[in-house]
Amino acid sequence: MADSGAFGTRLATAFARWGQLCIGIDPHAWLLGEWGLNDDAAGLREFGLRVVDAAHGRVGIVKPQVAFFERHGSAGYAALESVLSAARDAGLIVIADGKRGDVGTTAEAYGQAWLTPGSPLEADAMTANAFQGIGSLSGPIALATHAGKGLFVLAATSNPESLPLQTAVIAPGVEEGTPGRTVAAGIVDGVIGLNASESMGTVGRVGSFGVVIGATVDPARFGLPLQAMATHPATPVLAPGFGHQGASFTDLRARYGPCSPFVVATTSREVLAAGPSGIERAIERGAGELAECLA
Ligand SMILES: O=c1ccn([C@@H]2O[C@H](COP(=O)(O)O)[C@@H](O)[C@H]2O)c(=O)[nH]1
Repeated sequence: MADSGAFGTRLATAFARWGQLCIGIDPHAWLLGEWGLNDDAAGLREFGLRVVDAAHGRVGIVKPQVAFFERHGSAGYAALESVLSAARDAGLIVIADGKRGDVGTTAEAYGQAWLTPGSPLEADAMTANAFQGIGSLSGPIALATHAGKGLFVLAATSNPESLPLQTAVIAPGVEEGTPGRTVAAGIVDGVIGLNASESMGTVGRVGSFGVVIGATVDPARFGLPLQAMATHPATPVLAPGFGHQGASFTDLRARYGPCSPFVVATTSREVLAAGPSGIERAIERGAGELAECLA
């Protein structure tokens, strides 16, 4: 294992040291403009490195959004590589948000790209899409287990369009013994199972496999098993939607209930809009407000 320990263990350590705030690195074109940077690869790199600098010593986790770098092709990817490596060198936990998924062998290649130690795009965890079935992610899951990395699988996403598809009920008879589960709950149950089997080899309070549950959604509406998720080893939750999408830290406990201590509360535009001169203060303010809400 290249990093020290399983991803879930490192996540728990980051929570204890820095709290649960995660800063999204989302270089929207308009934000680059507001930061006085060009919308090109050099601008992306500069923006990303400045956010990493501001996050360092204030939070423990960052989440670069791959799409904004991808807009600039290979030069954008080179910028992303610099940002990923600077963040990891700074000791930050890096969650690459690319929402990858495909048939098994291709999904495995995604895992090789983002989770292999020494890969140019190495992160600590990646986001993954289980639309092709959670079993299609077995390649990245195996790689993550081997390398001490993590995976966050989309379950109940923060966008309003998610509701009809993710709350759809899996037809009885399709899954033996589990009638009536929503798609979101089926994914969450699958990820709980991964953590249960990982825990046979590791001792940790937090599992290395997590789910994405947006801070804007009502977990009850999606039929999510929050209590089971909070059971040892807990299934961590990547929770986007705070700030610009309307969710507030003050609602976190009510929303996530027993899973609240295992939530990675992520925010991008709300903090990034403070600009290069205000971002450090904005991160400190966000981290402080979140800590108060979780105290
Ligand atoms: O359900 C999801 C999954 C991922 N995201 C990503 O998180 C950030 C949110 O940015 P904000 O500026 O804080 O709204 C962005 O990268 C999304 O792609 C999400 O919003 N919802």
